[in-house]
Amino acid sequence: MSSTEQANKRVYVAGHRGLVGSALVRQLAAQGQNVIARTHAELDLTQADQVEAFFAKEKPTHVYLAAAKVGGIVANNTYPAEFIRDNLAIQTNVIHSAWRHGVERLLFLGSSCIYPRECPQPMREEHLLTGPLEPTNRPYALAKIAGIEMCSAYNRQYGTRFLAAMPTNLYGPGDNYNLQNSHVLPALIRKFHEAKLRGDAQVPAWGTGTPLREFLYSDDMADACVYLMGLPDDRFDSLLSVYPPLVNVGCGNDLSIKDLTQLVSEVVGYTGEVVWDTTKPDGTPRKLMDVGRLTSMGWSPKVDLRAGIGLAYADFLKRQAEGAFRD
Ligand SMILES: NC(=O)C1=CN([C@@H]2O[C@H](COP(=O)(O)OP(=O)(O)OC[C@H]3O[C@@H](n4cnc5c(N)ncnc54)[C@H](OP(=O)(O)O)[C@@H]3O)[C@@H](O)[C@H]2O)C=CC1
Ligand SMILES: C[C@H]1O[C@H](OP(=O)(O)OP(=O)(O)OC[C@H]2O[C@@H](n3cnc4c(=O)[nH]c(N)nc43)[C@H](O)[C@@H]2O)[C@@H](O)[C@@H](O)C1=O
Repeated sequence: MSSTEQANKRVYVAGHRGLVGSALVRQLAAQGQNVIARTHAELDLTQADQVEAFFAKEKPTHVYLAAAKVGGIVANNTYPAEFIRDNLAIQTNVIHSAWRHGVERLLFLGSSCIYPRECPQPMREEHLLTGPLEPTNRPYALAKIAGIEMCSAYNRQYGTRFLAAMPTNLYGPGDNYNLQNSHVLPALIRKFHEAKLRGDAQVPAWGTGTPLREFLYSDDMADACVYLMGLPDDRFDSLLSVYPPLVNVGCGNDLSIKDLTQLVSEVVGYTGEVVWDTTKPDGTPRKLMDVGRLTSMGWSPKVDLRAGIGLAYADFLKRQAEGAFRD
């Protein structure tokens, strides 16, 4: 891209302080790209009038929609109304204002939980809307499905270029380590670390440990997003020309939660036993993504799981030393 094209680009990262948003900012900054950003306190994306005023003022040309109400299995199951309400509102407001203000390209982030609970594995983009969803995160998943449909509908009616990317389970620097609301990987890092310090013989983990999950490091996720948004017009448009206009983003392999506990305990250096709290839900038995649509275009992840957990643990230790995680 020429320096003039780069200078004319006005890139808005919605959710820039989150796990993916912060990785996007790192990635875009490394490319010399200026990023437009607002904190949640400065701009509440559930409020249509605020979003409209922001787009009118800043006139972004490219939008990464990484703001959402996000949480692990128990958070999704405990606050289903918030998960559907906030996500529908955020994505509706941002997508609509992006169209009204002539945004050239938008990337909407969904989730692998959009696919049916009993989906054939690995899950392909075409499997969308082919069966019932997992109940623990159905409200969140339905909001995400509505977001994909909204991108598709605006593309068809208004000729916009709005693409959806479906991340697998993510982890990395800046993750949420709150034990009630977080996803499994940050929860295990914190649990094993604190158990090691206390000398606990046992650590509780949720469910049976049998579900399988696929994990991707947040910087790889950001890399894939920037790769997709930077595709030449013909290749970007070829992704929009099929229904659904979405791309799975993952690493292409998974492991059981039980094996994940083994891996995280090794990285953290905890040698005690894991006990399974089967009063907590297992969720989807398996959700491995078919990432062929993306990898066939030339993209692949760089950080393997053991190395990524090491990087995430180093970030956890740094943030803890700075006084985070007092909850
Ligand atoms: N983490 C994961 O494992 C996965 C994430 N995804 C998707 O990827 C995207 C990014 O997720 P992730 O980075 O993990 O999420 P985070 O929770 O880390 O970040 C979300 C960001 O959105 C902001 N936000 C939430 N509500 C509002 C609002 N009403 N107005 C303005 N900003 C708001 C948050 O700000 P604040 O904290 O101040 O509220 C936060 O900065 C989301 O769409 C998510 O659904 C998909 C699959 C897996
Ligand atoms: C990304 C995805 O994340 C959510 O789905 P999920 O993959 O089921 O989420 P999770 O990371 O919280 O759990 C994965 C597995 O791990 C087990 N598990 C063990 N011990 C802990 C534990 O200590 N904490 C958590 N959270 N889980 C644990 C847990 O019981 C489950 O079997 C969606 O709601 C939705 O938000 C979404 O899209």
